[in-house]
Amino acid sequence: MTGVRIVDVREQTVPIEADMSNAFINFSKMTVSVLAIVTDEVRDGQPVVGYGFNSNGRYAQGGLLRERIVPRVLEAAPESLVGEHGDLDPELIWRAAMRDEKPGGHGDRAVAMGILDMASWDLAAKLAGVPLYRLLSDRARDPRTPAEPLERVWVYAAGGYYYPDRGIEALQDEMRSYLDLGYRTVKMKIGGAPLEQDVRRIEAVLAVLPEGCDLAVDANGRFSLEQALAYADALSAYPLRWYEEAGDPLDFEELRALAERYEGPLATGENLLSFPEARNLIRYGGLRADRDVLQMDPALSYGLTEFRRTVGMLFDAGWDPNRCVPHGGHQFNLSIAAAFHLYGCESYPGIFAPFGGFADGYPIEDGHVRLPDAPGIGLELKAGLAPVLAAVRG
Ligand SMILES: O=C([O-])CC(=O)C(=O)O
Ligand SMILES: [Mg+2]
Repeated sequence: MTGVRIVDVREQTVPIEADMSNAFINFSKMTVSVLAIVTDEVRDGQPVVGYGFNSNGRYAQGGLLRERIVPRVLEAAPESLVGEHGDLDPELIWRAAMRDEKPGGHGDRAVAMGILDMASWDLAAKLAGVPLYRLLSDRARDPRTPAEPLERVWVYAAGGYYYPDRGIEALQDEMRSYLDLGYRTVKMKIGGAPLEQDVRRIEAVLAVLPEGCDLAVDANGRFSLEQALAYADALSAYPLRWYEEAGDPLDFEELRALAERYEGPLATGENLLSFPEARNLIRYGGLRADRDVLQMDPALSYGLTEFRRTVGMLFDAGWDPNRCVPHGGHQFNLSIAAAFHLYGCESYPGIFAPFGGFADGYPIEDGHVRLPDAPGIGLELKAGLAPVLAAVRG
């Protein structure tokens, strides 16, 4: 049995603000929690540390982490966190952190747990000396998933936000810049402007996309059923990759009615923060296993430890996890996509820095990205992120 122990868990709130809006929120005051699990294991003269953070869109979770989640981990008997592989086990850390928490009421707690869980898996992979996608393939994969991780993962460029002083030409330039980076699918926001204006924005973007490239649109849960259907009718005229989050994320009746009317692919799930919510989506949302896209984001919804259960549920329900393209745009979800053979992973080129994006030196090629073979998630391979992590570690 290893003698590795957790000696400290530190966290900090870091801004990722930008004066841009989707149909629902403005990001001027957006924050992220960054967390470091520090161990007494020393390699190359440095303690082994696992890092985690939440995806954009939900705020930093310092209060929950400091008051409930981190103290439970630090109070747990060290041997109670050591699993069958003889190392600190993310599943056991997760259970210690969730002690005395009732079911339901997911919300921000799911985000706080996602942060801790990302750090636990980064740590576990570093202690095992392998990249996270390899550790997940070996230890966390559903038996129905192929044994070898994907060598490259499909990624798409999410942007097209509403900015105070940007018009349609700037939107076109933004989308062209994503194509220049190697992306083949781009995404833009809708629902923050009247329908006719959004239709003009969509047509402008389609006009700059060459053959073989496509466009998804995202309403961020803004629409009533009536609005969702009006957009559905207008969007049907275009060959869109998908129509995302038309209505409230938990309004499965609205989603079901939309799926009956709109034939193209629908996408949703980024604001489902737990396994039971994802299961309700599959049970009641009327989604179609042959075309719709599931975007549950492990980093916002109790981590990979919970997402594994969601993947098992999808298989049981007759869905292929290949329908999943997690929200979030970072290396944690990219590793999960590679190990679990998900269809792909979101990406936010140039925004939500330095958390968004993949390892430096791994360009997007024909809409796909390869993963580094450094131990852990590979977060230290981003020059912009490394100093932020070091500051949290102290
Ligand atoms: O604008 C946001 O909150 C992010 C989002 O919906 C996405 O990436 O799909
Ligand atoms: Mg979205």
